[in-house]
Parts: sequence; structure tokens; C-alpha cells
Amino acid sequence: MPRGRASAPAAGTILNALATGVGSAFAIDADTTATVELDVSTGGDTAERAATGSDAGVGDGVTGAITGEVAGVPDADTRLVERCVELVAAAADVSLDAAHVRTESEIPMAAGLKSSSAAANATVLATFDALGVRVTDDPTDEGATADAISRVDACLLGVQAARDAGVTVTGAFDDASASMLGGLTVTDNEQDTVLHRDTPVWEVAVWTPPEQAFSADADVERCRAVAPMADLAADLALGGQYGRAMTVNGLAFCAALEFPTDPLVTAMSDVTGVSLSGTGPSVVAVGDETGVETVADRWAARAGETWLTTTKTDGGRQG
Ligand SMILES: Nc1ncnc2c1ncn2[C@@H]1O[C@H](COP(=O)(O)OP(=O)(O)O)[C@@H](O)[C@H]1O
Ligand SMILES: O=C(O)C1=C[C@@H](OP(=O)(O)O)[C@@H](O)[C@H](O)C1
Repeated sequence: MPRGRASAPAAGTILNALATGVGSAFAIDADTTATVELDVSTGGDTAERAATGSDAGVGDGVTGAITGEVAGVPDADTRLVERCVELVAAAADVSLDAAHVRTESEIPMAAGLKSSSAAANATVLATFDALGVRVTDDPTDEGATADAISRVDACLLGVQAARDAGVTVTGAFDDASASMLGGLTVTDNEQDTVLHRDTPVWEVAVWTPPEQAFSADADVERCRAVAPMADLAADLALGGQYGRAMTVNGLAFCAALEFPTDPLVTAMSDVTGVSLSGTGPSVVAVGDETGVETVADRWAARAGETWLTTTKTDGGRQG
């Protein structure tokens, strides 16, 4: 039974795409790992098997059950990662009799730190790994019928799966591309295009309050209301002023989504940038070691977890 494994990192927000469709994120050093086992069909007619399969999936050429499991979270919603396996099988033109995907994650779920993008990217890469398809940095490696697929195409399969599973508003190509490519990306989530890439190196402080905020439940109208501030943050980010973009974004989205601004106000003079990450509730600050440690000490008095990490310039990896 072919087996594959892959990992992909979490990310923090520079610009939330819920206001205008343009978003920006940067990879951080906390991973999700996916292990995928495939039962690949060896013969017979795919259409016939699909018609008779008692537990058929929605992907072409999938006749049996695709099951998912999240280590330590027995009641987790696994539709996203199951859909990733289906879409990769379809892209690689492979028929599956069954498949199982298991994720293990260092990223708190629904905390604004892109657990969904990391899980989707890791699962897509692990499924290709099981099929012997390498992910490459060559954008001319299109499709997945040969022995290679480009990182961006692999990432877009995860974005499609997130849309199909209903865990995203815009598709979140900003978060998915930062996790898959590493470094910082600015994207247009309506066109699924990368507008800008860079690899800033920062120390990072993260405060994760003890609650969850699912992106699919975010108040999109309130986010759209701060579009003028999102446009300003986009201009700053495209001009390389990532820290200022992040802080503008943080103030605007804390106001729109009714999160407290105090964690940002008390941090901004010590760091390069500080923001609500995604739709919250986590807050992320970037800067030098002294600055982020000062901020982390201050945040540690709050309920929840405060932790230190770094930016990551490489993204998802197979094996
Ligand atoms: N490790 C994981 N394995 C499988 N699915 C996951 C995992 N982490 C997150 N997800 C999926 O992503 C959803 C959370 O996505 P979202 O609300 O966007 O939060 P986040 O900001 O953490 O990405 C979960 O409900 C689940 O469907
Ligand atoms: O669902 C979406 O389209 C998005 C969700 C948000 O992230 P989180 O999933 O971290 O809340 C946001 O930052 C991103 O730009 C777009």
C-alpha cells in the first residue's frame, strides 16, 4: 500500500484578505505533518467501480472510503484533508479503492495561524509523495501526470479543497502560498495569483488566547467596511514596508472583528510590526530578539499561550 509523508508550516498575517481579496502572510516555524496511505486500484473499469462503490467519495476515480484523523483531536472535522486526497488522485489521474490521512500538528486549530492551509498543503504533498510525484520549484512543471508538480499548482489543489470543504471565505491563497512556498507572499485571492514575494527574517512572538475563531464564521461585512485601511496595508506591503502594513492591518481588523487593541498598542513601540493574525484570536509580533521577548513577557500575563518562534523561508516539504 503506497504511503507518503509531508510537512508544511503555519503562518502569521500581514494583511487579512477578507476586506478586499488581497492578502499577505508569512511562514513561521510550527508544522503540520500528514501521513497518507493509499489503496490504489489495479484494474477494472473506474466508472463501473465508482457507480457500485457503497461509500463512494466525490472525486472521479475514488470508489471506497477516504478517511481522515487528526492526532489528539478525535472530533476534528477531517473533510478538508480527505478532499485534498481526492483532488490529488484526480489530478494525477489515479483511481483509489480507499485512502487514509492522518495529521499531527503543532499549530492550534482555528487560532488564526493557518492550521487549515498547513494541513491542506501537507496532505497534498504527502499524497503526491505516496504516488511518487515530486514537488518542484519550477513553475513550468504543470499538471501532475508526469513525475513532478510545481509548488504553486500543488498549493492550488489545497485551496480548491478548502473552498470545497467550506473552511475559507476567499480561498486563503495568501496563507496557503506562504505555507507552501515559505517566506512572505502578497496575493490576489480572487485571481489566485502571487503579487509579491520576499523572505524577511524576524523573531516572532505569538499570543494564542484560549478560544477558537473559525474563518468561515467571520463577519465578512465588518471586514469589508475596513477596506480603505486594507488598501493602505496592501500598498505598504507591496512597497516592502511589511511591519507597518501589519500594524495597520492589526488595528483595522481588531476594530472590525471586535478583538481588543491593547495587545497591539502595548507592543508596537518595541517591534517591527504587530497584528491580529487572520480572523483571530491569535496576535503575532515580529522584530528583533529583544523586542519580541519584551512583548512576549508582557503578553504572558494574559490567559492562553504566549510563545516565541521565527520566520521560515522554506515551505512545505515531502518525506
Ligand atoms: N491538523 C489538521 N488536520 C485536518 N484538518 C485541519 C487541521 N487543522 C485545521 N484543519 C481544518 O481547518 C479548519 C480550521 O480552519 P480555520 O478556521 O481557517 O482556522 P486556521 O486559521 O487555523 O486555518 C478545521 O475546522 C479543519 O477543518
Ligand atoms: O478564509 C479566508 O479567506 C481567510 C481567512 C483569514 O485567515 P485565518 O484562516 O487564519 O483566520 C485571513 O487572514 C485570510 O487572508 C483569508
